Amino acid sequence: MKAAVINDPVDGYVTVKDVQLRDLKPGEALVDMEYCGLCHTDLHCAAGDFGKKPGRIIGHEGVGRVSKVAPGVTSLKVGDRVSIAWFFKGCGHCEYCLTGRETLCRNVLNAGYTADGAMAEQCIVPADYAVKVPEGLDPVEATSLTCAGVTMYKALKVADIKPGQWVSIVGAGGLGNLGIQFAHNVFGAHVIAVDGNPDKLQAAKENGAEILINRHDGDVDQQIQEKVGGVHAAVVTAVTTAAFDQAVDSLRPDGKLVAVALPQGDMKLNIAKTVLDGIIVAGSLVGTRQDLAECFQFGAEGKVHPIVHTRKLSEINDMIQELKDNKVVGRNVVDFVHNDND
Ligand SMILES: NC(=O)c1ccc[n+]([C@@H]2O[C@H](COP(=O)([O-])OP(=O)(O)OC[C@H]3O[C@@H](n4cnc5c(N)ncnc54)[C@H](O)[C@@H]3O)[C@@H](O)[C@H]2O)c1
Ligand SMILES: [Zn+2]
Ligand SMILES: [Zn+2]
Repeated sequence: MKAAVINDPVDGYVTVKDVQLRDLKPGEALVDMEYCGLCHTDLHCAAGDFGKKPGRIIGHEGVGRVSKVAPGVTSLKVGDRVSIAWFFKGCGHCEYCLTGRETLCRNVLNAGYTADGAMAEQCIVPADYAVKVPEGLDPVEATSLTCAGVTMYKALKVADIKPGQWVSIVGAGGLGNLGIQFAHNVFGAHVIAVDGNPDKLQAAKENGAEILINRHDGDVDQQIQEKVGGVHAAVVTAVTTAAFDQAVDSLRPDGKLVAVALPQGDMKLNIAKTVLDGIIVAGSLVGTRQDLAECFQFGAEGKVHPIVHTRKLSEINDMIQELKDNKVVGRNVVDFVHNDND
């Protein structure tokens, strides 16, 4: 089968090559991929930002149908449509796995990083961890919900955002556009979108953002303080430390900063402001299987609609470059159904 594997030596890009799949082990299922989105985290993996993994198959926004299950598997059957997410497998018995925080498991496997991922014609998955995709949900849209969507849905839960409150979504890219939709359509919040690309801000407006701020037009935090008196929560998806520093200053007292993006480096945090204004800073990592199931349900109900563009596997390095250059409005998704992936 064809797969996109991280280059050796690691250089930020991938090679599409033939990969031989091993046999299924107990508890596993084989998925024939239909679609897989390219997330910015795949770029971090291909660049070795979290550790170098040459030869690893990237991809964790995969959707496909089960074509085979190992004997004894009861959670999936042949024909089921399932997702392959960043949270690929937990140990199932640690403190985090047992208390609804399974993405923090210390023995976690992550698709496209510590396990072979979904940017391939086929993928072997741990059956109990591959969340089913409802049949009423468009499979192309389901890819974006598998990482971008569930990550923002969970981040807004962590932000504890209430109806009528103001939330800023800093970075209106693949994650951001879905964050805006979830904040507005599901959480009932007022949304400020911050980005530097006018096309992304236009899409943010169509997705429900009431205030648009182009980061090139002056001081972002000052504008937010002037317009709404600071936000109740800022969810940062922009892959730059500067965006985090600004987001802290855009909060109102008792505001929360939810860190989602993974730029290399540190965030500036004024200790006196943090104390005097009761600021809360939290990191948020994708979502649990239950979060993803909830997220798919909102998609199936039409409450959120990812912006998706289908592409060929052979264009994967162009897709990486476009994402690096902040040119992608929404998500690029590889179509394994209709394209000849040579
Ligand atoms: N925490 C998690 O669970 C999780 C899950 C998925 C992705 N991520 C990370 O989130 C980040 C974003 O992923 P994505 O797929 O949405 O990427 P993306 O490239 O589609 O979106 C990032 C957006 O930020 C914008 N941007 C850049 N600099 C900015 C600035 N200073 N202020 C405002 N906007 C700015 C870009 O124009 C772009 O639209 C990546 O670091 C990715 O690895 C984290
Ligand atoms: Zn992702
Ligand atoms: Zn565990």
